[in-house]
Amino acid sequence: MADQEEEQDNTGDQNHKPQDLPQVLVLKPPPVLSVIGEESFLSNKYQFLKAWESPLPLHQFLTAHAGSIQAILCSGAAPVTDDLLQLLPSVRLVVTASAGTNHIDLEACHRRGISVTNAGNVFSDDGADAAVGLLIDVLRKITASDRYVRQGLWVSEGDYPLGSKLRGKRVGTVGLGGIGLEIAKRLEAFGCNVLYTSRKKKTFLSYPFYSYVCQLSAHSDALIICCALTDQTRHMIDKDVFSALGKEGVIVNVGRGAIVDEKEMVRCLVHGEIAGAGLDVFENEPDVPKELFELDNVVLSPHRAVFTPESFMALCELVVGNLEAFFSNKPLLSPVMDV
Ligand SMILES: O=CC(=O)O
Repeated sequence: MADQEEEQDNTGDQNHKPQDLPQVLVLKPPPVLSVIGEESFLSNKYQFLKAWESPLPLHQFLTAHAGSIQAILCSGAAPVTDDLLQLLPSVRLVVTASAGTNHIDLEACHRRGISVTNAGNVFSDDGADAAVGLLIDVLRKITASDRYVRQGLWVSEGDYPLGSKLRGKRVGTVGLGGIGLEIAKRLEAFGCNVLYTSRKKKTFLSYPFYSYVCQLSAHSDALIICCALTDQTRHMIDKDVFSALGKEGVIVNVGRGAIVDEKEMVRCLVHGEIAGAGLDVFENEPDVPKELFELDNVVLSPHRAVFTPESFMALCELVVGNLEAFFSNKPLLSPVMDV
């Protein structure tokens, strides 16, 4: 108990005793914390219980606060499982500081009457910029030719091989949510032909729609993965999709690593069965298949596509806005599930 008292003394504002404030569990610090800083991110209207700072083993920490935790603030760093929720019967809201929700057992939340919010559209611009940036980098060999110049090879080996033109490329987006729509806008401006697959055809859009990712792949010069990781999309980008994309095809992934059969992708890249890849996400982050390090037609980035100080500021406001809405019985700002 002494540990709990100490934690409570460090939180809350001057007007409320910390123990009177709604309790929000934070399992692990979300990436936004290291950029924005705890003081700005964690509003003093709530008592944030920072599990990682407690000397207690997690199970004991959760049991100690079981009856009072009403909301969980999480990110991909710590999964919200059915077992965890079982320990916390008062939880009615899970707020994730991420666009993806694959670390949350949504079915369990639904069954237990728990609402879920995510990053909504705050990451759409940056995610789209990064996706298009990766595509241009792979096609025009930007980072590969940067290495060439830095290593002095321009002098010793002569001119670097030419890249390929973006204008006129047929780019298939796998998913057309917030990030996908922004990618499509940017690609249109670059003179590309946008096509897509998603769970449903978007009747308000004129981009060609394909129900099956293999069909999309067969009609695309490049595929950009920007959908959610779910049981349906896990390893959806498989051998058949790569073979439909073909030797000249490029893949960009800003969604989740596990949407792609990574072993198969590496095999296709190593054997020249596809032309290149721009990858921000991997199946077992931060481990990246070593074979990719040797390939000049592959551009790697450490899961940073959607993160900028600006998107983190917007995220900060959204997280606090969702908590405020929830605790004052108003509609949630970015619901994934509102029960
Ligand atoms: O990958 C980042 C996110 O899901 O927010």
